[in-house]
Amino acid sequence: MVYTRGSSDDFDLWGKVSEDRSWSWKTLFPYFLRNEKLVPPPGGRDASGQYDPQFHGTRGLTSVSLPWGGPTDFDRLAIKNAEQNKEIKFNLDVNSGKPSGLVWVQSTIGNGERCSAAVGALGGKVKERPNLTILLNTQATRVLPSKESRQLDVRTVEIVSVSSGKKTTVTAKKELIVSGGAFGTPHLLLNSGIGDKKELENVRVKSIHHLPDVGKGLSDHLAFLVSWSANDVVRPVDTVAAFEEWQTNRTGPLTGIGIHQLIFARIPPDAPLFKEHRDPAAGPNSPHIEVVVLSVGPRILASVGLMTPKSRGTVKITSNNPLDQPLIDLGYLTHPFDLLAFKEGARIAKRWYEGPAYEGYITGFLGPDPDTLPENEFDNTLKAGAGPSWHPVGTASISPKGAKHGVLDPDLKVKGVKGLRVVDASAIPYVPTAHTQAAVYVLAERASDLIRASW
Ligand SMILES: Cc1cc2nc3c(=O)[nH]c(=O)nc-3n(C[C@H](O)[C@H](O)[C@H](O)COP(=O)(O)OP(=O)(O)OC[C@H]3O[C@@H](n4cnc5c(N)ncnc54)[C@H](O)[C@@H]3O)c2cc1C
Repeated sequence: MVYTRGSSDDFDLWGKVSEDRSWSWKTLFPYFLRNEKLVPPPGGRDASGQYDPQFHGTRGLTSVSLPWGGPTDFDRLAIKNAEQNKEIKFNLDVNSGKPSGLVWVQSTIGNGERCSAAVGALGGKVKERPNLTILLNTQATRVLPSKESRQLDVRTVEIVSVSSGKKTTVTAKKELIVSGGAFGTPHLLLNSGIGDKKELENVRVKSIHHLPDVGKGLSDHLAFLVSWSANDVVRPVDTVAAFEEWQTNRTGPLTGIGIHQLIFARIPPDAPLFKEHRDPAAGPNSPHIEVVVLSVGPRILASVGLMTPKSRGTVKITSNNPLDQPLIDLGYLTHPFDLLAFKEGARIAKRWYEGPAYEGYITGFLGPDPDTLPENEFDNTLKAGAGPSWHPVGTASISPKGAKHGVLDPDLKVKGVKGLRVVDASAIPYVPTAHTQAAVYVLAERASDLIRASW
């Protein structure tokens, strides 16, 4: 998966939102290094000039590498275009805290295979640890308060075997750490009676702790495609040969996601939308827009993603059966800023491909074009074609210690509850201007130190 951390401002914002400056790019940077294991691209090609080693760790759990192939002719065109471009320059490393520019893609791939958390953190001998039990096909249905304690103390989890339906409880000596993700964590808390009291009563769940923001503030990235016709041919991958190559050497086109370069860009400060709307970017280092740089033969496809959405969604429950699915409203495009920003994103992509390096290569813009289509038509095309980037965060957000809003104190403990902590994307208050796995890894790395210190 694409490995991008986001901007230094994104992480400084966590500190501002939680009034705890120990959440900052400066404090978190060593944790990025601690988590990362930068490895050569599959096949071992020399990737120097495509990243900056000073921003990378080499001994962590998560393997990160540059693409197997490249630079291709198309990659070189982009580099040349950036040399002549005033708006978008070549940026040696997307993960320096200043991601804007044309960058080489880094991915969580090691030895030609995906390095997920299941591989990096739980692979090898970790699973053999005597103090680790992994229950498969098991759903945590509720967290339960202790009957003895006068203060709300939650250290017991109720779990159900998905196959047999057998229910049991497990009680932690120190604390429960919930990591169900931006959908699973609020789902579990709400099923347990931790959420908005009235909303819980409406679905006949007994409230044990009124915490109105559980499941609120969902923030995700959305993207849509713009395309160009190009003076090029399709170069189909021989998938049989590619599979054989991967099986034999763990190299070849199947080792990657097929994208070599990305653009991260800011909407110009004089764009008309900023007359109506406050700039949501966390600071000058945070790009508003991501553009995927991809040629598929006679077409150039640019997935244009809005990195700084203002729209918010929710995660709710509709019954008191914890095995029912949560009701997720992603809230996409509900804030008028987002549609306007997407138009600016399409314009950024248009300006990029109007650059001199693409002369003779690009033969036409296929749209959708915000400058020629009637406004409604552009909006409708975008709404029909846009898709999620799968980066949800914010449904159990951190906030200042003792604040009535938010769900977690800055130490990731559930507000007003003893024994219960959340470590996952739901804690992140605003979606970073990046793909989100690195932000989740860095949150988890720091959380491990917070937990160790408090135990
Ligand atoms: C299709 C897809 C593609 C993505 N691509 C990228 C990418 O290229 N780069 C990138 O940076 N990010 C990518 N992301 C985003 C990234 O995967 C997430 O940001 C990250 O995994 C979030 O981590 P998390 O720990 O918060 O949640 P998750 O990784 O979702 O982990 C939560 C886990 O808890 C389990 N769970 C939830 N509720 C319960 C329960 N009640 N009982 C038991 N288990 C439960 C879930 O099954 C899940 O395994 C992608 C996401 C998706 C879905």
